[in-house]
Amino acid sequence: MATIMDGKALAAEIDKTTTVRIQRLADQGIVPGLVVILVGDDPASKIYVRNKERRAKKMKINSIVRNLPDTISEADLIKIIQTYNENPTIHAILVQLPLPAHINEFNVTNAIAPEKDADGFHPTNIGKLVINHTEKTPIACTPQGIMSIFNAYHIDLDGKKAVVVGRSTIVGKPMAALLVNANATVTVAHSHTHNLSQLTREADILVVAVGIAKYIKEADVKSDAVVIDVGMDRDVNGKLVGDVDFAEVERKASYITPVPKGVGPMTITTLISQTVALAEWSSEKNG
Ligand SMILES: NC(=O)C1=CN([C@@H]2O[C@H](COP(=O)(O)OP(=O)(O)OC[C@H]3O[C@@H](n4cnc5c(N)ncnc54)[C@H](OP(=O)(O)O)[C@@H]3O)[C@@H](O)[C@H]2O)C=CC1
Ligand SMILES: Nc1nc(=O)c2c([nH]1)NC[C@@H]1CN(c3ccc(C(=O)N[C@@H](CCC(=O)O)C(=O)O)cc3)C=[N+]21
Repeated sequence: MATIMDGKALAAEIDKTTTVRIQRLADQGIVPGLVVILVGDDPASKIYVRNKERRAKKMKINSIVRNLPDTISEADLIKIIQTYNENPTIHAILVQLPLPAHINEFNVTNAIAPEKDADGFHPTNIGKLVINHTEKTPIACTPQGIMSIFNAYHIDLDGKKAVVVGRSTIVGKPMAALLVNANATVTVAHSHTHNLSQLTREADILVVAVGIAKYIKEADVKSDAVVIDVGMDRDVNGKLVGDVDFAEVERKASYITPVPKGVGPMTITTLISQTVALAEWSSEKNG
């Protein structure tokens, strides 16, 4: 049976360190400010917003949620982002994805000041990640949180075969870049991939972010693989489950993340620690 990697416990550990950093900023009169912009009502975004509000309050971050109707125009959304770019009490801006179809995601992420980019989705920050020049650079929170899981459980990535299923800007692509930077040999699969199962069965490290409940089965996984489940899906009974069939795959993997209490809490911890980092970098720059 696989070791279950406890994202919730690890998140609580990291939050302790972040709390010390928040106190240090408070001593200088700085409260890290995060604004979360939610357009419409995507269900996975709602879970995320609810949980991060709870954690931000507990950790004494100034967190603001801006709910906007899904009829808002791209130009108006960008104007709102610009007001936060100019607001010195806000250190981090996050626009929940996906956005309604009439709004172009690139134009929106491009409008966020790179030094206030909570998610690390601005093209400048993604470019730095790909170039592996990541000092003082925000990085996508979910993949970065997964790297913290690998680190905490001493998972060796060097020279390992990693397969990332999914190529989104928020998970798959930055995950692949981080794994390449960590010297893994990386394959990225998506909906056009042929013989997916054959590919995933070769993976020492398997990261799944497709958004289909229990999509990856025991037969799709190599014995003793390390399996990371990013999915936030609902099963037929409406229960929160991942993209991996946990009950099956747990029997074959060496390590596995559960859903809930795996990757999800680590995304939030990473967001909060990155918000604090953005506030720290800004205070260093402003002396
Ligand atoms: N735990 C957390 O912190 C987070 C969880 N999530 C969850 O993770 C999941 C994925 O999210 P996200 O990356 O945003 O999703 P997207 O819908 O943006 O991307 C899904 C990816 O999966 C690929 N895909 C779809 N069907 C298949 C298939 N049958 N075989 C292989 N690949 C397939 C798509 O391919 P193509 O590109 O060809 O369309 C796409 O690249 C969701 O459940 C989401 O809620 C997301 C972010 C954070
Ligand atoms: N710009 C942007 N950045 C994101 O990072 C982003 C996004 N948009 N849009 C939506 C997805 C989804 N996402 C989640 C993060 C944590 C949980 C989470 O806290 N999960 C708990 C759920 C616990 C529960 O409440 O049941 C867990 O897995 O234990 C869920 C979902 C981030 N996303």
